[in-house]
Parts: sequence; C-alpha cells; structure tokens
Amino acid sequence: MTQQRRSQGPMLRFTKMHGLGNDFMVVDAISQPFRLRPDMIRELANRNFGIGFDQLLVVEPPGLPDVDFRYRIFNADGSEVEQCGNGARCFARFVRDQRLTNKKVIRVQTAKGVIELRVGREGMVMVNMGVPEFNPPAIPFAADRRKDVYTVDVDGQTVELSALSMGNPHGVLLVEDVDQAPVETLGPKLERHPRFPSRANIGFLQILDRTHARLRVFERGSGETLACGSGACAAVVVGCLRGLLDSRVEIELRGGKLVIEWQGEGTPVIMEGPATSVFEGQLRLPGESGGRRRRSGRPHKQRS
Ligand SMILES: N[C@@H](CCC[C@H](N)C(=O)O)C(=O)O
Repeated sequence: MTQQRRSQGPMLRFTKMHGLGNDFMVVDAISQPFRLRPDMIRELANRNFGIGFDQLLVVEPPGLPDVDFRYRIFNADGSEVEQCGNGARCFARFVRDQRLTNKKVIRVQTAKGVIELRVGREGMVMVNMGVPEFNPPAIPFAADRRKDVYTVDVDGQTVELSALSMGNPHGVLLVEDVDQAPVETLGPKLERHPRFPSRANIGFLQILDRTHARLRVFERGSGETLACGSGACAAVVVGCLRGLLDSRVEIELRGGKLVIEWQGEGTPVIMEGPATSVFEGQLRLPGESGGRRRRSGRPHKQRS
C-alpha cells in the first residue's frame, strides 16, 4: 500500500473555503512541498472533474522582513494574479485555524505589495487593500491620460467604464439594475478587451443610495463569481469618485454583503466581511506513474 502510494505521488492537504461564495482551495506550502502546473490547477478547479474553485490560494513563507507570509493567488484558468480580496480574508482565517500564527493582525506579501489582515469576531476579517491606482499604464489600461470615465468600443458599440487597479486591474460600469446587466455577454469581451493588455475584472455596479450598492463581477480568469472583494473595493472607489457614494458603503454581491470604506484619493481601501471554511481534504498528486487524481474530504467544523 505504502509502495503503491509512493509511485502515485505524494498526498496534498488542502482546505476548501469561501468568502460570500467566492470559493477557494487553500494550500499550506510551508509545512508540505507544493508545486502545481497551470494545467493541473485548471483540472482541480473544474467543478465536475476536480475539486471546483474560483481561485487557488497558496500560503508560503515571506520573502520580506516584517511580513508574516507570502500570499500567492491562481485563477481557475491557471493564471497567477496579484490580488484577491475575498481570498485575503480566507487566508487570515486559514493561517490561524492551521496554527501557522496566532496573531490577530497579519501582514502578507502579495505580488503587488504588502496587505494587512485583521481578524475580528464571529469569523469577520478586515483587510487593508491598499491605495487604488488610476494611472493608466499602472492599471494597465490603454489611454493617453487619466479620466474618471472612459469610452471603450466593443463590437462597434460605445461602452462607458472607469478603470483602476486595486493591485489587480478592474473596469467598472454603472448599470440601472444588476439583475438585467449584460454580465455574461459584455463581461468576457471587456475582460479581454485590447485596452486592458493584462485582461481585467469587470464589475457591473448599481447604486441604490449613497451608502448602499449592488454589484456583479465577471472575473478575469474565473468568469462570473458570487462575490469579488477587490471588485467591490474598485466599485466603491468609482462610486465615490463619481460623487454617487459616501465613504462607507454596504455593497451587496450575489453571495452576500461586504462593507467597504474609502476616505478618498491617496488613502487605502478597507474591506470587511466573512471568511468560511467548508471542509478539509487531501488529494494524491500524479507521481512517476501518473494516473487519475484521487481525493477525499471530511466536513469542516465551523468555527467563528
Ligand atoms: N475573487 C477575487 C479576485 C481574484 C483575482 C481576479 N480574478 C484577477 O484576475 O485579478 C477577489 O475577491 O478580489
């Protein structure tokens, strides 16, 4: 049995988590070896043939002083990205549940800088998501100068959107009603629009009043998700810049609500919301003999 397992490759422990239905496979790459190729990530992300997730989150040792962990993020299509807000809350809960730290304020290194996570009561986590970036080349977005609203041509039709980076690129459109918004049709076209050379997450924002909004997001590399934390931050920033929202907003996504605060240009965006563990499992990675991946799981006791 031991011999057979060895030839089929090592077992990998993981936790399935979600932030408002934006779901993740989370892997501790500090206490076990971990390396997955993009094609393996795509296979695991598949909801029929794999575990199923929007993003894979990997916990690694930090590469910087005064930082607790390195946080790596992979979309369901296998692409590595810079930022994931809902994932950041799950990351904080994971490192505490797995006893990798007992800190309540956790500093993590991402591909776009350091973010700070604060663990609160009843499973809530507050994330300092950093200062939004509007300079077109830094987003990146093709434009000769910064504007609050750009017009973009999509198949001969003019679409108005705002573009910014929350560490990752976002386009935000204002809509009358998110339930009627063309998320499935316009989302993928804008995600891969030539004006977003690194692709982008596309948010459809409906303003309810100055402190309440609704949002759907077509995510780069994952499609429409039930919630997008960085997308919610980007949408509130756009609503504030356009004079439609106040500095503290409750934003309703398909999977639930987040509270986002932004005090204006040059200040960081603060996001607060839940992080939930669903189950822990292990899967056998392909070894020398290859073969189909096996997985097993046990329900995760919910802790707050
Ligand atoms: N779900 C996320 C964002 C994940 C990354 C995104 N799809 C990208 O490619 O930038 C969130 O909660 O922020």
